[in-house]
Amino acid sequence: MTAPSSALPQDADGLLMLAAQSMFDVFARSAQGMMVVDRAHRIVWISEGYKRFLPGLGFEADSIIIGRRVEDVVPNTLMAQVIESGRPILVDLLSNQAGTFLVSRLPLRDEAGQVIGAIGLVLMDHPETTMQPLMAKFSRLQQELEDAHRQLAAQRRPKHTIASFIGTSPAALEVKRQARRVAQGASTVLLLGETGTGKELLAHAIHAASARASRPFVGVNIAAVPETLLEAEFFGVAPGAYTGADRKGREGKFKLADGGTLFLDEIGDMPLALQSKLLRVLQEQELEPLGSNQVIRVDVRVIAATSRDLVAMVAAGQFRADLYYRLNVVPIRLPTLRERAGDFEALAEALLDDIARRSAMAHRELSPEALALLAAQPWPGNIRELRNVLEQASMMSDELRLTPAHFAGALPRVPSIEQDPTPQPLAPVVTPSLPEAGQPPRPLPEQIATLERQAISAALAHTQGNKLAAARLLQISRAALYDKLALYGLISPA
Ligand SMILES: Nc1ncnc2c1ncn2[C@@H]1O[C@H](COP(=O)(O)OP(=O)(O)OP(=O)(O)O)[C@@H](O)[C@H]1O
Repeated sequence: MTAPSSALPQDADGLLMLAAQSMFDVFARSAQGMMVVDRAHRIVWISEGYKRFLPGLGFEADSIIIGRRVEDVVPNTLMAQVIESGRPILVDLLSNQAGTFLVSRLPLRDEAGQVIGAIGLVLMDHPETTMQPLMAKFSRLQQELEDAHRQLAAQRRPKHTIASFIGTSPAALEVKRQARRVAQGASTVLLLGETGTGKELLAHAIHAASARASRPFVGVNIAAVPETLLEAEFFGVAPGAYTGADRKGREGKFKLADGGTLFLDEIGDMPLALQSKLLRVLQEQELEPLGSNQVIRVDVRVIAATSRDLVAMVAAGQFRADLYYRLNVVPIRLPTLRERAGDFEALAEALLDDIARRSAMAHRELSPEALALLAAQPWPGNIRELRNVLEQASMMSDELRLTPAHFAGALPRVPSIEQDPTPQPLAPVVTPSLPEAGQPPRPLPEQIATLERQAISAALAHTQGNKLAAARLLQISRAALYDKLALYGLISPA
């Protein structure tokens, strides 16, 4: 016999109310936990089952959480999002100090359809045991995401700050004062100085001290990029402009540095034709990628650097005067190592420290005689050359205290120190270092490399760091000179 129809509500609304009520009861009983929050995110009710999660959330099991905002009780909850958007989150994983839970969140609406709160359900606790494959994937992805965040943060962290520019000599202090001042502004900066004097380090430091520090720092060594590729390197290539590998198009360095700083190293080596295009970008902050007729706006601060005499180049018609004036808004001249005698010991100490840290070798120190010998060198390659010599000597010996003898192979020409303890200033003459009496000759490739390095140092000293002129003197191509400078650690690789 069927139940008398008068026992059931006749109207659909009543039926729905009953369905909602019984569903609520079913969920409240079968879910691991359940809570209801109001429009203002305040907890209105929790099920008996939910109470066992309270200790894990940092509350006594019987503490009063009713009336508190859900985000103050359940870290990482998305109930607020459900209330604000009115959209349910049917299945989600919630992780906090109490563990990981499979949860569901549904908005609650009044008769007019207005959101008046939300229901949160803990469908499953410890899903790591019951849903092992899915959870393993979830935690792997979470781990990968955290690693990617960490790597990105490390990449964005400035490589050098103004404090990493070692030196307290008046010349070094003046450089740091100027760098701090220009970091506050937005104007183009021109760093002038011989090779290896720290121009790139200072460019990084200015960027790190500027309001753009969290945005990219992009560097281009103009002299190291073949002339034919420079335009694409700077301005990028529109998709379809070329066939082959570049078919998809490529972003230029200006675009990559958008919002940040673009460091143009060796600006004196920029071909004249490209100089006018660069000037336009600097003036308009607009550019056109190769093969495109669309103008792209960029917001880039340019720091340019050169070891060449730009004024003389302007006079010789090799550098555009208008570009020179545009770049020369704030010039900073970096002193040579010879002009910073007072900083020599601190620099050598800092470089030995850095070498030990990077190579995981024990920290070396210099004997007073070795320090005196090194301080008397001409150092045409400046601090980079000093670093290179210290690195070579550290690698060639296990001793922790480096004496003049340890530098015999690394310096241009070291007289027999034992017989003549007063170190003499050494001219960068091109003389292969001969073996000491009774010693077997060093292998030929090693001797050739020493000779080549000395010849390049001497040519650079002769041309005051002008690499193009040095390449001409040595009768090798500019690219070959750059390869050798990188090989011998006289210049940082592009
Ligand atoms: N004041 C300094 N304190 C500590 N290290 C320095 C300093 N100046 C330069 N160095 C180090 O010397 C090396 C050469 O510096 P950097 O590359 O900045 O020189 P550069 O002037 O840009 O050279 P180039 O003109 O050849 O590109 C780097 O290893 C850098 O960290």
